[in-house]
Amino acid sequence: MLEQRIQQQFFDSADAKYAAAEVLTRPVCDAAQILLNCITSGGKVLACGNGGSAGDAQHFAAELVGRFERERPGLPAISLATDTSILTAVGNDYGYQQVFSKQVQALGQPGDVLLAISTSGNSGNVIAAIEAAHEKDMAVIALTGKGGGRIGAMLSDRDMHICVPHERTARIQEVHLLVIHCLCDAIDVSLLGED
Ligand SMILES: O=C(CO)[C@@H](O)[C@H](O)[C@H](O)[C@H](O)COP(=O)(O)O
Ligand SMILES: [Zn+2]
Repeated sequence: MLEQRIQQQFFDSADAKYAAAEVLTRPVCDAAQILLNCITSGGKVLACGNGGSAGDAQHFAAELVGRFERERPGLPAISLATDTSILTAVGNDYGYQQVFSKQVQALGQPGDVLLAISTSGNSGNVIAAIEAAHEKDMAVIALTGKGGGRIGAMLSDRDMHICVPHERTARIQEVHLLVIHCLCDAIDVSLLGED
């Protein structure tokens, strides 16, 4: 019984990825181009999200600063979900809503990119970070699901929306991680050539 349930989750995850491949290939390709333009022009990537998406933001920054699958110089990316002193100080003094936007205001420069990750598209602190990025003249790449929520409605023409066509947080997160790896691979292929 439990084995069957577990096997079904593997199948559901694979199905979610097949469905996403149908609609997300083009937006992921466009998002990779935004990241490349940013990095090759001297910009940096700021990444944020809550819970599992905080882990994704950190995971993405580690693959850019360290490496993905091939050797290359480190690339500039910062997870805004990682510094517990900043998160607790800003959360305590200003409110949880501002834990990411304060960092975007402090670190963001025109030409930088914000990678905003929210499975519901409705997390208030991610929304505030996007508003701060727009004020800084930064493009936004939003990874969402469940129709995109409020984030989907607030993106501008220069932003990129990668909305996983699924309603379940876990499945959306699994596709988000695949998207992050696709972005890392596209950056490496563009900078280093085919392997
Ligand atoms: O990882 C999970 C659930 O799989 C949770 O930690 C989840 O990320 C948290 O509930 C988040 O607060 C959800 O936020 P969001 O994806 O809706 O922006
Ligand atoms: Zn999770």
